[in-house]
Amino acid sequence: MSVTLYDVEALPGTAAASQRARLLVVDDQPINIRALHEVFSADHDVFMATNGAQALAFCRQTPPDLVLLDVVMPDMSGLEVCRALKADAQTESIPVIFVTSLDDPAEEAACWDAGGVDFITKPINALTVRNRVRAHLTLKLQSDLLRRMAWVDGLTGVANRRQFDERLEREWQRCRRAGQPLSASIVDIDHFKAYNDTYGHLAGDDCLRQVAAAIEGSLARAGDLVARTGGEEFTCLLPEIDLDGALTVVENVERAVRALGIVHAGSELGVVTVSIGVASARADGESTIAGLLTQADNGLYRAKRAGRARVCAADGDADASGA
Ligand SMILES: Nc1nc2c(ncn2[C@@H]2O[C@H](COP(=O)(O)OP(=O)(O)OP(=O)(O)O)[C@@H](O)[C@H]2O)c(=O)[nH]1
Repeated sequence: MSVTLYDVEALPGTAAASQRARLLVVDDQPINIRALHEVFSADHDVFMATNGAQALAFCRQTPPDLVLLDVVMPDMSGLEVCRALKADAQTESIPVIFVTSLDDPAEEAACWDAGGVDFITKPINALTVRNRVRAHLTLKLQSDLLRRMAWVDGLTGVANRRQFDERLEREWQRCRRAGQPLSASIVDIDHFKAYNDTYGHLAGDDCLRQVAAAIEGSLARAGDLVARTGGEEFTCLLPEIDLDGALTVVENVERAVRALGIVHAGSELGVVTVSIGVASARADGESTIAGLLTQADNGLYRAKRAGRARVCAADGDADASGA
């Protein structure tokens, strides 16, 4: 294999495969990149960067599973790159193994301090490097799995309440700083107890999965979030959108669920439907997160009282009937 390109890109012969890990090798010397590529290209997708700025841009855009990072580089040292990765929430969990030719205890200490998980000396020993990388990749994949289990609802695959609470707080602060509204809506499946009683719990679970996917598919913006916040209840976060905009979005959600056409003999329309409460607030000192959710809940209560399969805001002047 010959390495002729030294920008950030997949090296030849490293076709993507989901089981393969993505390794980023950062070194200003092509010969060192080539040596590591030869060790890993059979088992992993190897990407390369020849300076710190390239490496950071790559990690932010498409985070690799592990970074092999040269310590001494012109412009930005490996230590600076590692500190920048660890300071950014998007990239902090990417393990960094330092690769260096220096044999200096002070430098080794600096690598640990910067946040590296391991330290390899040049010239590299292929067996040692392969085994160290394998050990760190195993840990990384396990921690990814645990993180996913902690943040995602196991049944439907959408965000769980923990993720919702964390995002709500973050979006509330972000919208406050930007002087933008934050909208929330609570989506509740109608007569779901009757659905379970008639069709069984497994069918109920399948219905929940389909409804979750329909809600998710109706939210178009990157910052939107849907979370399963109760047994048959989902909450949507719609940042930087006012009540009118939020009503339009959740009316689409209501229609999308109805259009699934999941037969439900015990429902008014003969198919599974949802009732939705929606509210919007500005984090301007008077409003609170709890107040926003209470308003959305009041809207949901109104939608149920008004006959279900519809969207209601809390204040009563925005009521979009779907039935
Ligand atoms: N299959 C399944 N059912 C669930 C799950 N979580 C909650 N439920 C059921 O969801 C039902 C919710 O029923 P209720 O709160 O009485 O509400 P409802 O029957 O939907 O009535 P309305 O909301 O007034 O339209 C209960 O029967 C729960 O057992 C789940 O994970 N899977």
